[in-house]
Amino acid sequence: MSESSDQQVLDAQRGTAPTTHAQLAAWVEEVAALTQPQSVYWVDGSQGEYDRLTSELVDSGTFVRLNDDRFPNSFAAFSDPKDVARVEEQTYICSENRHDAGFTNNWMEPAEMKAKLRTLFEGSMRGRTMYVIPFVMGPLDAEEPKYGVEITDSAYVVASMRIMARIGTDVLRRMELTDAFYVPALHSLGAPLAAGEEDVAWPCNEEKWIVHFPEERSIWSYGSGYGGNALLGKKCYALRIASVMARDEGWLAEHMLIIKLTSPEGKAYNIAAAFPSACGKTNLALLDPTIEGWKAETLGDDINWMRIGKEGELRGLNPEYGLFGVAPGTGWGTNPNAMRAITKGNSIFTNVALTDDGGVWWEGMTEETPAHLTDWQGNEWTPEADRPAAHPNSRFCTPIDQIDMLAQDYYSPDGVEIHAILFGGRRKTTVPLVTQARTWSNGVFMGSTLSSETTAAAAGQVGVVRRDPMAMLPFIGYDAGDYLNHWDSITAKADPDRLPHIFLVNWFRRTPEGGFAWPGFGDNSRVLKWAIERIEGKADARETPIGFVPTGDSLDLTGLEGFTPADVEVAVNVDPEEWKTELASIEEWYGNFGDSLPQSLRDELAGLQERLRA
Ligand SMILES: Nc1nc2c(ncn2[C@@H]2O[C@H](COP(=O)(O)OP(=O)(O)OP(=O)(O)O)[C@@H](O)[C@H]2O)c(=O)[nH]1
Ligand SMILES: O=C([O-])CC(=O)C(=O)O
Ligand SMILES: [Mn+2]
Repeated sequence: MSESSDQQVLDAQRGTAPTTHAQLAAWVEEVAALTQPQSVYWVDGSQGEYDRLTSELVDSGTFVRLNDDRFPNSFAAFSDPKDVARVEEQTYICSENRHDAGFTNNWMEPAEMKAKLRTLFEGSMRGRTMYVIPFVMGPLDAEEPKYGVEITDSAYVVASMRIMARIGTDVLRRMELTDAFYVPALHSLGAPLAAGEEDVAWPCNEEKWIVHFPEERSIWSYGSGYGGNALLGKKCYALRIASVMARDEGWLAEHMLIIKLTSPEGKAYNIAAAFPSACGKTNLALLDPTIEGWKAETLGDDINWMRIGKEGELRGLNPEYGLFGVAPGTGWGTNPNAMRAITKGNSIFTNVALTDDGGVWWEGMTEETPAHLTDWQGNEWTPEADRPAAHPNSRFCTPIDQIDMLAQDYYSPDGVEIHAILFGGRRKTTVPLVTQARTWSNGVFMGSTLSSETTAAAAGQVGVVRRDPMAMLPFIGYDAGDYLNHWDSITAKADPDRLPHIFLVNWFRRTPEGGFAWPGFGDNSRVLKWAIERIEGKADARETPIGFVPTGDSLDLTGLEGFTPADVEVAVNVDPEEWKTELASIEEWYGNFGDSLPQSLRDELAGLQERLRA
C-alpha cells in the first residue's frame, strides 16, 4: 500500500473512533500518528472476531490449526528463538525519582526514556494493523473496575488477551459511562513492514524494552511478542503497575495462586501461595488431591489482589480470565485437571512440539514419548535427539472457565478470605519441604527472604539461587524496602486473629542421592492437610531454629507407596551447616535495603541469628 493511501485509511479511521471517551480517542489518535499503522482496528471481543483473527493468523503462518477432534478451536505458534521469555534486563521502572524504583529495578530518567521510546515507536507499526483492546483486570462489576487499554500491532497478542482478560466493547461501554481512568498499555513488535515486504511468522525486534511509568500508570513495551513482555494486562499491569496503585490505595498486588481446600469435615480454607515463575503456582492451583475426602477448587493461578475486608480479614481476588501456564511437566500423571482444561480446546500453545497427527506435545505430557515430532523450532525430532522437543518455557493459554474444579467464588467481586499463605521456591538443598512460621512477622520474614533457583521463564542463566521477596522480585513496581513496609502497614490494619497463617514450602528439594525428596504435585495435598491441621491445632510438629516442621509421622502418607516417615525426616531436615551459609546470604540480601528495612524484619533476623547460634 502506498504512503498516501495509508494516510487515507488512517484519516478515515480517525474520524470514526468508536468511542465517546474523549481522552481515549485522543490517545489512540496520538499513538496512530506516532506509529503510522496501515489501519486502526477497535477490538470488540466477540467470538466471530476471534475466529476471523485466528484464521488470518493461520493464513499468515503465525498459527498452526490443531487437530480439531483432540484440540478443538486451538492453535500453535512458534516464536523467534530470541523471543521466548520475559526479558528482565530490559524491564524498567521509570519513576520520577530514582529512589522510587529501588535497588531491584532498572531505572532511567522518565523524560530520557520517553524520548528513546518515541524514536523507536516512530513508524514502528507501518504496514500493520494497530489493534485497540479495551480490557479490565478483575470483574467488570467491581466497585472500581481496573481498566486498561492495550494498543498493539500483534494479532497474536489480541487473540491471547481475549483468553487472559475480559476485553472488548462491553468493557469500553462501561469505561465510557464515567470517562473512567484506564492504564494505557502500548505495545509494538518493532517490526514495521515496507510496501510489498513479506511478513515473517513471528515478527519482533532484537532490541526490547519493557517500560513502566508508575506515576502515570502507563506501560510501553517494544520489540517482543512473547508472554509477560507483550500481554500487558498480566505482569506489567496486574503486578508492576498494580503494585504501585496498591501502595497508594491501600491494598496488595501479589504474585500468588489461590486455592480453596475443603476438609472431610466440610471446613473450607482459602490458601494463597507465592512461588516465583515456573515454580509450581499453576500446578498447585489445579491440585488433584491424593488423600481421601479432601476437595480442591481453583480460584487463581498467578495473581492475587488482596485487601482488608470489613471484618478485618484479608481478602484475595484473581484479576485474570485465563491461564498462561508452563507446558513442560504438565501431564496426565502430574496435573490431570490442567490437561482436562487444555484439551477442551479454545487454547493457544506457544513453542510446544507438534505431533504428526496435528496435536501438541511437550516433555512430561504423557508417559510415553512419541516416536516422531516436529520440535518448537520446526525441526524433525525423535527421542534420540539431545534437545527438548518443546521449549522449557513453552506455554498453554486457556480460558479459566474450562477448569472443571474452578470455584464458584472465582466470580465473586469481593474475592475470598485468605486463611493461609505459602511462600515457596525451587531449592535443591537447605529449605525443608514445609516450615510453619512462628508468628505473622516471622512469616513475613520468610516471604521477604524467599529464595529460588532461576528458571527458563526469564531470559538468562537457569539454576542460580537468588532472593525473590514474596516471589515479586521482577514485579515490584517501586522501591523494594517501601514494598516491605507497605506489607507491614496494610496487614497492621487487619484483625490480628484473622491474619493468615504462613508456611514456607519447597517441592524441589533433592535427596543426597539426587532425586526429588518429595513426590510433589497431587501429593502436595498432604502438605496442605498438615498446614490446615496445624492451623486447627491438631498436627504434630518439631520446633527448629527456622520454624515448625512436620514430625515423620505427622504427614499423612496413606497410599503413598514406598515413602516412609524416615523419608519425611530427610525432606524436612534443617541442617545447621547449610543454614549458617543461608544466614550469611540472608544478611547480605538485607544489606541491600539500608534504612528502609522494617524494624519487625530486623528483629526477625536477629531472632534467627540467635536461634542458629544456640
Ligand atoms: N518436582 C516437582 N515439580 C513441580 C511441582 N509443581 C510444579 N512442578 C514443575 O514446575 C514447573 C513449573 O510449574 P508451574 O506450576 O507451571 O509454575 P508457575 O509458578 O505457575 O509458573 P509461571 O506461570 O511462570 O508463573 C513445571 O515444569 C512443573 O511440572 C512439584 O510439586 N514437584
Ligand atoms: O510472564 C510470562 O511470560 C509468563 C509468566 O507467567 C511468568 O514468567 O511468570
Ligand atoms: Mn503459571
